[in-house]
Amino acid sequence: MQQTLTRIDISKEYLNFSAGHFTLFSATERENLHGHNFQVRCAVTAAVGDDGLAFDYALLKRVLKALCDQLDERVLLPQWSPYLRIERQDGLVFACFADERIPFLDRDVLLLPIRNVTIEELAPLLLTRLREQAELTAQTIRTIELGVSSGRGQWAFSQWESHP
Ligand SMILES: Nc1nc2c(c(=O)[nH]1)N=C([C@H](O)[C@H](O)COP(=O)(O)OP(=O)(O)OP(=O)(O)O)CN2
Repeated sequence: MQQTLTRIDISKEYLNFSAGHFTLFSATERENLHGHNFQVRCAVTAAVGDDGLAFDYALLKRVLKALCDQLDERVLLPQWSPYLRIERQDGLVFACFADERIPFLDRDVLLLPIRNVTIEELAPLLLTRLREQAELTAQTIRTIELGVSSGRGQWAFSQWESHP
């Protein structure tokens, strides 16, 4: 029997992270280093129990906030870019791009398992990390849609659906 699913949409102002990055457009073109207040939102569909509760969405907010905090106040660098190589030397991290060797202090950098620091790479990364949270997987969640925005009016969304 097809169960009714209800969508719970979490879009809290505090689900954000301030980070530096530069988008890589080719092997020779990139943006200058700059930052955004990236915003995160997440909607899930779940079955509602006989008690009128799908699950305590405070759990989802807690996990999303922790994911944002992991990226907050760092310069984000992609580990899997075809155009960028990462080198470490004497406590520094070098982003090697074309003929540039851009130095950062280790404490200021966060390497991410993505190909480019774009919203379309950040959204699936955060969705994957969200799904790794055991406390959430135990819930009756059927679909997840996670969005990342680099500014007003520009979002990327990544989706997941459970296959019973
Ligand atoms: N497909 C993508 N294209 C671009 C991305 C991206 O993540 N995915 N990101 C960038 C840059 O990071 C750029 O800084 C994005 O910000 P921007 O468009 O400048 O944001 P604004 O809010 O300033 O936009 P306005 O239209 O100027 O208000 C570029 N491309």
